[in-house]
Amino acid sequence: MIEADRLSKFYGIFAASRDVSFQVHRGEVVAFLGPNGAGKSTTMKLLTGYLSPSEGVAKIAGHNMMTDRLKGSAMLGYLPENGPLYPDATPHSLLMFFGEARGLNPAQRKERIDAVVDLCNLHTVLHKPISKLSKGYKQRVGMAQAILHEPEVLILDEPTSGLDPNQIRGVRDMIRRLGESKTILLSTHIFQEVDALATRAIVINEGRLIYDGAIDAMKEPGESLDDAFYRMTKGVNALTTVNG
Ligand SMILES: Nc1ncnc2c1ncn2[C@@H]1O[C@H](COP(=O)(O)OP(=O)(O)OP(=O)(O)O)[C@@H](O)[C@H]1O
Repeated sequence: MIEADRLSKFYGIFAASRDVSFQVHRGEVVAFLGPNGAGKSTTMKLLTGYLSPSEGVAKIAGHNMMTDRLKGSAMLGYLPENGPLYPDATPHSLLMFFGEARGLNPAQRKERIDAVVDLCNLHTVLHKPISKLSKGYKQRVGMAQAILHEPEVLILDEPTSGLDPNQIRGVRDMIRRLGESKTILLSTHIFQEVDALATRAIVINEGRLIYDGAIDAMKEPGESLDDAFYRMTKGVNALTTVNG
């Protein structure tokens, strides 16, 4: 359902993503891991067609996201890294806009907006500008927009980043429920979440894919997921102490 085929994105001579290939099959929930700046968001944007690759092909449900983006997008919900992209809109106007853009008729639009407002608990903020909402509510609006058209495939870029513990629990429960019927690729830095939601991990480091497999198989005997990640990414971006 999600296919990265030798994807690369160059900014000048810098490669944010290099030769990344993987597939996520129907019904899988896969964690996308990597240190800050590893290329997770870039790869996700390439997969959604939001960025064009320098090399390679991204496909959603078999549709090339450069040449057949409309068909692929109809099957896809995307939560961008920093929540919804239209800060001046209200959640209600944003959902109306996306409902229309997704081709829902007025009756379907009302039914789906009511459903996602319930699911994401947006009743109290529906008519406030998104720019004025707390980070947690912004993320929930982003989730509502991503699932509005009941897509088969979800790409969620750090869906719980910046949320308080109760909000994290809420979003995690939502992802778990969605994962029962959808195909999901989600990036996160929270390992507890990886264990709770996914069975497979894809790890990227300095733009390159370095692991694709079962989460348990990442760990050597006696290692935690934390330890395994540190070993695999060589502690890239780890803070050094004053004494070295
Ligand atoms: N438009 C751009 N121009 C130049 N470099 C860019 C651009 N966008 C991203 N990069 C660089 O590409 C690299 C990968 O960035 P990306 O946002 O994909 O990382 P990430 O894995 O999502 O990081 P994080 O965990 O911090 O969100 C970074 O070094 C970033 O500075």
